[in-house]
Amino acid sequence: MRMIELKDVDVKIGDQVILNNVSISLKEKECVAVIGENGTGKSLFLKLLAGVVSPTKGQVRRDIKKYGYAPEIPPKSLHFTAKEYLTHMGRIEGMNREELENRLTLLFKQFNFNFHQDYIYKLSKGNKQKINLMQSLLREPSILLLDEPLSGLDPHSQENLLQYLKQLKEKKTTILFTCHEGLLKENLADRILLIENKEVKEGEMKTEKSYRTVQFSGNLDEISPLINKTVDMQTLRRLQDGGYEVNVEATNSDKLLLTIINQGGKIKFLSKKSRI
Ligand SMILES: Nc1ncnc2c1ncn2[C@@H]1O[C@H](COP(=O)(O)OP(=O)(O)OP(=O)(O)O)[C@@H](O)[C@H]1O
Repeated sequence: MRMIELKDVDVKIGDQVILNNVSISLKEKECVAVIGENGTGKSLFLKLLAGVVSPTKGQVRRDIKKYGYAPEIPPKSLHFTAKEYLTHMGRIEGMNREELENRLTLLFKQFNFNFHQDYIYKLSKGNKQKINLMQSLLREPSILLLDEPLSGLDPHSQENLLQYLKQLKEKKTTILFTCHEGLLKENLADRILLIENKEVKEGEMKTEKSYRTVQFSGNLDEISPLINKTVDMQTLRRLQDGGYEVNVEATNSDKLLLTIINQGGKIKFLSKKSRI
């Protein structure tokens, strides 16, 4: 199901066109990394999807009940405590007191956040970012728009967020994020949108291949015709003990092992996955 559809959309700031003729759609359950150099319009694109800015041309069609949006710059100098702020945001979203209490207890635990009675302006950058993220998750959104969500978070909190987003992805939340670090792009995204020259284009998913080394013994004449479909035979080398060693793409290693065993060979060594 399509959740958001943009058709021939332009966004201008003043008289400057920042995004030009954008036509894309986002489907349910997609996890999308928005990439591009500084100043290309990633934040603006997220604001457009969140409805925070309007297109100057074209159409935006939305079929979403619950949005979550965490902007790039978290709340800065608010004279609210973290809990007051989040309660206020939840009320604006139409949540009742009990719902909010339960949700906040869960989110504070999830984000390992112990500063709910502290004034936001006194908090560190990372803790402000946690408030920003919790705000976007208040209503269990069906689409989550996160602008640089790792910014300010320590490595442990970054990993914690990654694992939480993976859980949300499994629960079918559509997630769209910008992120200069590779952590989320490499571990979460199944689609990439590249912003370049004012256009939003489909980007390439880089899937780095991983390999395993297999050492085996057996009759090579019988085994090799069968294994050369799964491995690059040029990597095959003879070992001093009379056995053989070959490198295989990790996704094909089970097939190779089975072939060797079925042909009466013996597996002597199997390496862990590595990128060679
Ligand atoms: N309020 C504003 N007034 C004027 N220009 C703006 C404003 N907000 C954004 N822009 C311009 O719009 C362009 C896109 O900005 P945006 O923040 O979306 O880029 P970005 O790709 O998110 O950059 P970064 O990777 O540095 O966060 C930039 O050239 C920026 O200067």
